Amino acid sequence: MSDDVEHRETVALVGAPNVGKSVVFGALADSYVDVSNYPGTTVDTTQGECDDYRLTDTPGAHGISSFSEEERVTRDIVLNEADRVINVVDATQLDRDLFMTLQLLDMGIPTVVALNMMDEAAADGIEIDVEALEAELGVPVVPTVAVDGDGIGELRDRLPEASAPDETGIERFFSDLPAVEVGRARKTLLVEDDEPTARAVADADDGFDDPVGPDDAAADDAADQDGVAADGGVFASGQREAVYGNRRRRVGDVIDAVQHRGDRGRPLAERFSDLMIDPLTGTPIALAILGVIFYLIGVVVAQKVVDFLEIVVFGEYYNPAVEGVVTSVLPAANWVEPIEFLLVNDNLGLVTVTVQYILGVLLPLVIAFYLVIGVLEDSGMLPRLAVLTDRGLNRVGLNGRAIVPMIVGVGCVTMAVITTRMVGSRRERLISTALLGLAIPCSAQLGVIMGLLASLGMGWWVAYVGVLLGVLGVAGVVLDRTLPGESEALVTELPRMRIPKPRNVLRKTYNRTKMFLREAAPLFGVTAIGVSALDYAGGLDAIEAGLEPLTGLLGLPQEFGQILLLGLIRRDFAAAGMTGLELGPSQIFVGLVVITLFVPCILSMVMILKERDLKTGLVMWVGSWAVAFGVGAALAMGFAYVVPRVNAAVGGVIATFAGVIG
Ligand SMILES: Nc1nc2c(ncn2[C@@H]2O[C@H](COP(=O)(O)OP(=O)(O)OP(=O)(O)O)[C@@H](O)[C@H]2O)c(=O)[nH]1
Ligand SMILES: [Mg+2]
Repeated sequence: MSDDVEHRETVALVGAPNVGKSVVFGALADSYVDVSNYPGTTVDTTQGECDDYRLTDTPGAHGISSFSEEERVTRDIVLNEADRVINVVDATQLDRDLFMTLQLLDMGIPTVVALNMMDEAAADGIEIDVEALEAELGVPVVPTVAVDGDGIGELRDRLPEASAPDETGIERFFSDLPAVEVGRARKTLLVEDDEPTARAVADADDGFDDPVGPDDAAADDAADQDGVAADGGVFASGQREAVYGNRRRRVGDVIDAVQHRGDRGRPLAERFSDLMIDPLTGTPIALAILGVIFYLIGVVVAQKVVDFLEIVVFGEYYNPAVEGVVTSVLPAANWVEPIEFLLVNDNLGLVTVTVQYILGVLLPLVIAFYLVIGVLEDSGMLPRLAVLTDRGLNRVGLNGRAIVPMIVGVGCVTMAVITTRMVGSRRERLISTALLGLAIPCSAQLGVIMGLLASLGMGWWVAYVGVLLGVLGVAGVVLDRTLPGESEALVTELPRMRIPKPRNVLRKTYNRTKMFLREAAPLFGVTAIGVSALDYAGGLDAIEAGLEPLTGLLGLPQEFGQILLLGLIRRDFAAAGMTGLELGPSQIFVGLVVITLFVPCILSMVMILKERDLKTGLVMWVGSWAVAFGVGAALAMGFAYVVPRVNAAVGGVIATFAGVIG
């Protein structure tokens, strides 16, 4: 890095959650970070470059005081890293957002205000006199519609003008402060009773380097960890309420001076939002949405698109062509044989079947999911689905946000494990991961399963869904009772309903798909090589024989061992394998339940290990063997002993009845 770059000033984007900071960041720095229509999309900082500045995107925060983890991150950046800030403000929420603006100005942080969402303000009938606002605040204010790029040029041009007024009225509170050598930023936080700042002041005998500098960060951190001041006396001004009250009044005054609200009535989107979170109307809407998703992903993509790719593109063209090339390029020698087997065997050849599974099966499903999820995220429907399902899921130890991984899981458990990131606490992530791994079939598998059960009759399908829901419920309750802690209530600010921007949805999908391929493809390749090697050495047959006792327990033939083996790799392989076996209806039923409850596929396992930890992964893996065979054996016994007796009894009753009336 050149000196030039080293000494660049840092500009931090700060503001409330979901106001468009990341969109502004993307427009200014010309690099993409995740943008979604719910608060808390950004959980970490991202750096970029804009002209001569280093730009930092931060998680949303309602202020600079350290009330939550996100606010702590933002506070540290504002205090220790940023030379100036762009304060992104939602023009429709001035009463909420200007509080932080005034706080920044009280702290003396050089600021430019980006007055974002001007389009929505206009739609709501809100008029803002931007010049008057600029005069009131004493810093540049730039109206923007970040998603359309409006105002971004001006924002960039006015960055050098970032400033803070010399006096804001906070100064009169400073007179009560003890004699400490700190800058205005920390003085402001001190009179607001910001604990980490107070502790750091108490800790630092010789006060602070002034103004704010990187050294202070270390001092702050040390203080944060200690939790107690070295000399025991932490400064408390007791003036927080006074300072906040004062600031709130000023927010009110500013708004009175600059904003005019026309009367527009309730917008359509808001009325729809009300319908969605009311259980009575929301449930059918949610079911309809889930139905559409299921149709799009389970039927259109999983069956039509994937079938076409597998049967035509790979079956007729790609695989034969590649096999031809490999066999003609490799010399005919003994030592070549295993290599050729690894590359092109029908089971999991590295350059044939493996490529087919990644590009022909997984890729289309993954893209379809990301598109659907992107639309759900950007429209604001996701958090509403969450609120709606909050109650039911609370009973199994999850909050409503867990619905998202569950929905995603019916498509692909591997993907869903990633989305558990949004499920709140560690405990909830653990439970939802466990339930996903245990009893949520993925759509590729579900397609095959539905086909098999459909040939047996509707009753079997209902029974299958019933068994899975039963297992989910029992497992959820057991996990909820045994894991320490309690589920958090769902606290989420409902974002506004918005029409998703196709560009953002596509961009997000593209980024996520790229990440998926980068992570999954190499793993799949390695797995394929391992399995093929085992196959070549004859290990597959031996394993099948070893599994005999288990398959017997289920009342299934020895060939089911091979299905289990396939299931270790991917559950849909197992489902497909079932179609090749000669089985009776109850055997098919038991087999399908077992492979659904069986261990998560290898990719899911890798993801679980990556997202959780080794212990969780092992417990889940071993646990699913137990649950799958426990439930399977119980069902098999039921079919062998209970069903015939019930049938006989019912038959007897009917015969008696017939005899009586006859
Ligand atoms: N109509 C409209 N929507 C916008 C505008 N700017 C951003 N959005 C939308 O607002 C939502 C939130 O944008 P983000 O950039 O993710 O917001 P953020 O401030 O980074 O949010 P967090 O990271 O959660 O704090 C997205 O759905 C954007 O498409 C705007 O000017 N007009
Ligand atoms: Mg963001």
